[in-house]
Amino acid sequence: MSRYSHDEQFFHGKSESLGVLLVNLGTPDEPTTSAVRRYLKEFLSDGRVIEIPKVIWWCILNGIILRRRPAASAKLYATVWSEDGSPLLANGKKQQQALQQEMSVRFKGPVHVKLAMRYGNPSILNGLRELRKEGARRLLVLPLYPQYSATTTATTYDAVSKEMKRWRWLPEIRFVNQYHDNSAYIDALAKSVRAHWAEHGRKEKLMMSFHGLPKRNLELGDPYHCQCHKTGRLLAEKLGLKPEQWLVTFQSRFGRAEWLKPYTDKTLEKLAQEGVKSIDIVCPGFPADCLETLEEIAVENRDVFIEAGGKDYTYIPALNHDADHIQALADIVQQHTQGWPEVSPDWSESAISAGNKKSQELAKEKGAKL
Ligand SMILES: C=CC1=C(C)c2cc3[nH]c(cc4nc(cc5[nH]c(cc1n2)c(C)c5CCC(=O)O)C(CCC(=O)O)=C4C)c(C)c3C=C
Ligand SMILES: [Fe+2]
Ligand SMILES: [Fe+2]
Repeated sequence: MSRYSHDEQFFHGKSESLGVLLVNLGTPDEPTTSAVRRYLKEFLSDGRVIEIPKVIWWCILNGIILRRRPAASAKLYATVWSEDGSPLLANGKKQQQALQQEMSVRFKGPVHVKLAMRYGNPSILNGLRELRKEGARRLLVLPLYPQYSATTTATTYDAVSKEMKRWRWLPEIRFVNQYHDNSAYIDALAKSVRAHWAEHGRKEKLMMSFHGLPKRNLELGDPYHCQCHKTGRLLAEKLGLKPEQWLVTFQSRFGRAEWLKPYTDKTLEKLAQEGVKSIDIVCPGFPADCLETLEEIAVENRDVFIEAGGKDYTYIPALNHDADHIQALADIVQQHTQGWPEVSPDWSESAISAGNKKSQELAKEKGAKL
């Protein structure tokens, strides 16, 4: 005999809701050698990230990388660590809260937004189980990578599917694949660059630096490189830049193989040597500031440029929880949840702008930076 009445059996006592799972890469729990080792071990054991034969990689990872890198990386993490913890996580939490508020205004039905990390905490497993508890019968997974790569987006799918294998009653599920040319996202980027110029003045060049990838991944068909270039071109067009005023480069190399070129650090060195004195640098592939932007770009690469003869170098922060960024993410959620009846948004233009206005008023009332 069933423990539940029929209604409870269907809905476990909850009304149906829309679940939105934001997923970013992950970060150590603390800026210590042991926490960084734990994080790197999980991250770098992922076959989507390192595509060399398992046995060979196991020896390199455990014999070399996990002996040396955790201590060096922990020192770097310590330089960017905030009161709220790792910047990637702290910024992610603010994005999640702001998007929750925005979605509650835009959608008719109940909606729950959670943040998860592909590696480390808060885990995808917990995020999915919390959403299930909230009655999310429809689920949208939004990996926070504007440009698709198997190393980031596809492994998010893998992790969600792995957890779903253990569920009896699957929700309806959709994944956002990429949003590299989404107009609201490009607009938000352009607005943040213009705001930066208005405050700090404009430099000779705008460098758009994206996280790198092994060149082999491009040759094997990963669209990441092309999507980075398209984001760059659209941003440059929106800003009205001439070809000589902007460029796309790739940062954060890992290992000895050739990665996507031109490399950010080598290009900065070359530009300075060629007589470029001032540069703005923005990282449109990073929706949230993290170690790779706050340390590598804002600190390390500044030294590279200045030591090579450059004079003026400014990093333009990631969009983080800027109001326009949250609006762009909400637009993406709306586009990908079309046709889901219980949570169907009101699609009329006027309703959307009324929703935007209402959420801005709400934010003002709460004094939030929305
Ligand atoms: C923006 C998308 C990212 C892609 C693509 C990506 C590919 C990729 N990364 C590594 C190795 C490392 N990345 C590290 C940090 C890191 N990477 C991304 C994003 C992408 N990576 C972010 C947001 C971060 C920052 C995390 C944080 O805690 O702030 C690191 C760890 C840092 C360190 O020890 O130096 C490594 C290692 C590979 C090998 C790869 C593709 C093959
Ligand atoms: Fe990375
Ligand atoms: Fe390409």
